[in-house]
Amino acid sequence: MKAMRRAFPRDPRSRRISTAATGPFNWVRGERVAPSDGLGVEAVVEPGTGRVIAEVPGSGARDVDAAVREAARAFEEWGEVGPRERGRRLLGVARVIEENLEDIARLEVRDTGKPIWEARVDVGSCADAFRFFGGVVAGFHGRHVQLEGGSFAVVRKEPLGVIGGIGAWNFPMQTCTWKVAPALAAGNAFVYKPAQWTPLTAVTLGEAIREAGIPDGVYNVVQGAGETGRLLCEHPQVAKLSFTGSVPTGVRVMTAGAGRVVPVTLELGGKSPLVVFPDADLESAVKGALVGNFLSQGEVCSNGTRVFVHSSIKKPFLDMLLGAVRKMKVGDPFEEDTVVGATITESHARKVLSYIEEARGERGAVVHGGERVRLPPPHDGGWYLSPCVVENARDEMRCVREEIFGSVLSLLEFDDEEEAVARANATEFGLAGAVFTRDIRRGHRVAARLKAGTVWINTFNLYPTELPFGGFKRSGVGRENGVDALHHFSQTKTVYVEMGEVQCGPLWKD
Ligand SMILES: NC(=O)c1ccc[n+]([C@@H]2O[C@H](COP(=O)([O-])OP(=O)(O)OC[C@H]3O[C@@H](n4cnc5c(N)ncnc54)[C@H](O)[C@@H]3O)[C@@H](O)[C@H]2O)c1
Repeated sequence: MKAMRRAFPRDPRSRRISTAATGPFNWVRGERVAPSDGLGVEAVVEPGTGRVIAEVPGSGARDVDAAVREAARAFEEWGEVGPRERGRRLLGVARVIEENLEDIARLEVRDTGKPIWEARVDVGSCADAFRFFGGVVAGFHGRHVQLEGGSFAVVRKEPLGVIGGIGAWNFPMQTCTWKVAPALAAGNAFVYKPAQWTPLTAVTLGEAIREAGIPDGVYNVVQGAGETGRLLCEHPQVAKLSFTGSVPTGVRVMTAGAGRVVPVTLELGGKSPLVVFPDADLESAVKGALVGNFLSQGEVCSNGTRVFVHSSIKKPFLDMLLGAVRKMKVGDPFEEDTVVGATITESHARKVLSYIEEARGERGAVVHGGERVRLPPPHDGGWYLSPCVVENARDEMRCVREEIFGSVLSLLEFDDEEEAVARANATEFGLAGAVFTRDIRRGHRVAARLKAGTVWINTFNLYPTELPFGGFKRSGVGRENGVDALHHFSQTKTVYVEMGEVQCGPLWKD
């Protein structure tokens, strides 16, 4: 085995990493670098205040090429490290993240506007991902297959090479980690492009990866918007694309992958159903609806924004729901008792409000909340929206059909199970869903019939790293998390070992 460039751990006493919101913001060969042929500059606005906190130059063709080449070089070095040692270093990344959790969480709040308590959970889940994949990778094997006449085959799992990853802005570090941890565990190198609105924590992750003794160049970051993403997708040395974002962009990424015949994983949007039967524990169901709609200002792909409630329990359900929603504090994301933070940008807030305005105009749809909440300076430039409940929603309304990606819960009534399942499935999406019932048979029956990649029974929006996550239908292709993710970041090689004579029939005559 080649000598590693850095011993593990580098210095166990000092593992503080830089969480400054200062550039340079690209990360190549284990250090912060500025792009050389920039594609303009993205102003990064802190959602909580509306102020510009960083100016990040976009990466052009030369920068993307340099990062991919560096990853290709480091891939050879990383490939010399066995799975157990790779796992040990990933466990080191988990520890560095945990040692710096509060600082990273505060950086994530500045980038996203989400409340600090949620950011702590998100960053903790990043450590979980490195710990899970670091722990399981040594047990991730190919297989031996016995054949006729003593011959046999070895089915090997091999890394793909350089992975190109592209992320969304709602869970910036978690989205990055869910791709990078399994990819590195499986022996690949990585070039990641964060969303242009939330560039900060992907670079911080580079610091943690370096600190844990993973060779420089195995993980790289190029900043930029769509054009940088396109360049990464089309780079001839990128062996797989892993994308999180909207359906239209996912189609573009898949098209780029198809052009070069490379595998693609897509984590896309959703419009998930949450079905509450009359025998459900009412309080649990209401809590599920809160968790399934109002975390991260509603900017969550798997949210259960279509809440189907049996008509016999609609009134008590709605009363309890509104009681809880009215108590949710909209405020400074850094205050410990804030429940609802700032929407990511003004333009996104206006889009969310436009759906609510349209719902207000519809006959019978009574809307609670859904207004801009103005906070005093320095938060007066932030776009804070009160959580919204559309009470008498109908399936044909735009707020029920389309992904809003904001805190808008649509309440729909149903009368029987057959109807609920049919209406829950009447969507182009299939990311997630939930059923609330005390009847174990009904719970499993409905879970089996919902066309979605994840179905929760009596809970919502939980994603332990050990469980695969991803979508049916237009919500995506492939899976993140679980051992499944290691398969998606590996390719299979079959080695056939002949133990007898070569069988060639009439081709050979003695
Ligand atoms: N399924 C999941 O796990 C999951 C998680 C989070 C968000 N999402 C989805 O993401 C969407 C919101 O995120 P968004 O607004 O950032 O999505 P988006 O599609 O606008 O952007 C996503 C990323 O793609 C990049 N991009 C844009 N054009 C590109 C191109 N031509 N080639 C390559 N990359 C390109 C962007 O710069 C960004 O980094 C929602 O639909 C949400 O449901 C899904």
